[in-house]
Amino acid sequence: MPVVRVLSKVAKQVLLAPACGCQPLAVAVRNISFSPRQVTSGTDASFHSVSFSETDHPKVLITGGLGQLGVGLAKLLRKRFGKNNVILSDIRKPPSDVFHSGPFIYSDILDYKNLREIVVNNRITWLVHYSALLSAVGEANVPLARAVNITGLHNILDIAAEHGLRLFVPSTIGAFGPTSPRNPTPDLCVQRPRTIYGVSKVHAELMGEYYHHRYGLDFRCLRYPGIISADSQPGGGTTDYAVQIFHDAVKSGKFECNLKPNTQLPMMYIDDCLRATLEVMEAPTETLSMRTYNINAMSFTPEELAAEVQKQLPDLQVTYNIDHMRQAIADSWPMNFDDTNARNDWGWKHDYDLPELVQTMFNFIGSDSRIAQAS
Ligand SMILES: NC(=O)c1ccc[n+]([C@@H]2O[C@H](COP(=O)([O-])OP(=O)(O)OC[C@H]3O[C@@H](n4cnc5c(N)ncnc54)[C@H](O)[C@@H]3O)[C@@H](O)[C@H]2O)c1
Ligand SMILES: C[C@@H](O)[C@H](N)C(=O)O
Repeated sequence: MPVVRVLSKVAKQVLLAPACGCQPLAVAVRNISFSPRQVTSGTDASFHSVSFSETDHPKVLITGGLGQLGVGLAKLLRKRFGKNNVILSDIRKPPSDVFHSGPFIYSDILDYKNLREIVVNNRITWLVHYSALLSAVGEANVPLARAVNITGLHNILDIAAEHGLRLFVPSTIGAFGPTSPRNPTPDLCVQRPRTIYGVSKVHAELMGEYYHHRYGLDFRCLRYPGIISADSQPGGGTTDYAVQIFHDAVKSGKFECNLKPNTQLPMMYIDDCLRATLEVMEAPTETLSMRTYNINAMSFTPEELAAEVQKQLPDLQVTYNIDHMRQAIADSWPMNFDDTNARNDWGWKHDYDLPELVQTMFNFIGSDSRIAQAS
């Protein structure tokens, strides 16, 4: 039978089959050995599925690893899987402590061949795709955000599918928009975001789920709230104020907030976020009734956060100087996140509410500033 007819027969079987029916396509097409980049219209790609023995001891690549979240995730995964089994990558030069703490490699996600070489040479089995331009910097440079967040994602999806990787791509509260229900926001509802960041993240969710159903890609996605961390800086988002307040409070006793005092957004301490990421990556496939989950911890407004911070630093002065672009974004995002499905399916549970978050941030930042003063 001619190759094209074999492929279209297999494609029909897959379209008619449920999600788990992707295996025949993977097996049939793998024998003809196409790669995703060789796909022409009317044909299909060669996608492998990951074997369980590989996922027992994953070899992990983290893209965009020098941002707010990547270094912390590498630390957590290295503790679990061994230092040399987790490779951090980015297009920026790593600080010396990061460079000396485990494998680091240059990788531009817009360079497909370079990505493929890294995956092949290092026998990567898990890919955590953190590279992105966040909401505020994305609006400031839409062409770059479109390239990194959409074209880059296409490279990642193809590499992951071609090499049978388990792929994690974070999404965000920013994947919702003004027409979504905001209080609370469920997993499945209208998603019409008004930022290039949000549009690119909805695209990532849909493409990942499509590759899962169509080709059997082991795609896993969590919609993170705004993440708060003490030892890494946010990369230009709408929720950045909730990190900055701690540093300014300790340094100067003054904080100028760029969102209105009553702007309520879902937030999470970084340790909860990174643990959730590891937990969903390790969750047995059969526990995942979906491939994209909301995860939640707390929701607060700037004035509620300021009041909690003032319990530790009563002299803190907070003023408001609204950034209208960020305010418009925040006003279109969820106020409360419904993460019932994550809790029911794979046992998600957050550890940090607002009081623990504030105490932990001060423990970190306080000890850092004491170290800085001593040296
Ligand atoms: N931090 C949050 O509050 C938050 C919330 C929701 C979702 N997320 C998602 O989590 C992921 C990580 O977030 P983050 O806060 O660490 O982001 P960040 O902005 O701090 O870091 C992103 C990294 O991507 C890198 N990058 C940019 N262009 C690249 C390219 N062409 N190739 C490779 N790397 C490139 C940057 O150098 C940077 O180090 C992102 O996908 C983000 O959308 C973050
Ligand atoms: C919420 C999240 O995606 C990011 N911190 C931003 O504000 O853009």
